[in-house]
Amino acid sequence: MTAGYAPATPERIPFVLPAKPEPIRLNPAETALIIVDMQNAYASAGGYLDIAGFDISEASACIAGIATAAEAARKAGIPVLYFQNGWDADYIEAGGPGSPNWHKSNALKAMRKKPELQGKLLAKGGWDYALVDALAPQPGDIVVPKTRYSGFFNTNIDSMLRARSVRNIVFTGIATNVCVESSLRDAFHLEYFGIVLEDATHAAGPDFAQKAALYNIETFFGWVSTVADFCGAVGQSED
Ligand SMILES: C/C(=C/NC(N)=O)C(=O)O
Repeated sequence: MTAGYAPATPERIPFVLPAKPEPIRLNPAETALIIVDMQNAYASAGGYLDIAGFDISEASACIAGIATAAEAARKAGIPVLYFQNGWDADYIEAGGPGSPNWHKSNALKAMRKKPELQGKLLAKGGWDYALVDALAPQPGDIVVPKTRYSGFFNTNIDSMLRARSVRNIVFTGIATNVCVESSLRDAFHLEYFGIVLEDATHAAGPDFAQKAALYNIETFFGWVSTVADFCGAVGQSED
């Protein structure tokens, strides 16, 4: 008798992740870690957020937290995916005046205000668009480009995750209140369980923006945990 076809979800020991509002039990074989937009634009001095006047002083702590969480995930065989936000060098993908993105994107607004920045902010191929050196993707990691705040809009992320039997997504990255929250909300509506590691995120805006995003996530859309708790819990599942 032939073995026949069986969908491949490897047997793995689940782990319990301490989280707010309550701990959540995760099967590592059904979990992925997503690093949202850790590009020079969002995390480096001289990048878009910095130029646009947002405080990025916490970005280096966020980078360190993400590096630690990603290493623990890779060690546990949890896929690591990156979102990378931006547009072609001519900004066709950004949309013109018929797109709300053209009106709301602070990067596009900054370039309209200071034409010398044109072609520099979030343009594919440029320094601002590049992922920060400290979080360079490792072999096996997946990079998903995106053109709007949510990584689930007009990208292949859902297929990438479903092909790997992923049901739970651990989110990290910048900005908590924009692309992280937008992606986590869309993931929620696609029936993924979303968790954010608060100390591996940073908001664009005042401290209340970080607090509000975490409140929304913890209360309505998912769970909030920390890098140390993720690393400790994921260690429980290692064979
Ligand atoms: C403000 C902003 C946030 N992006 C993000 N990655 O959360 C933007 O892209 O303009």
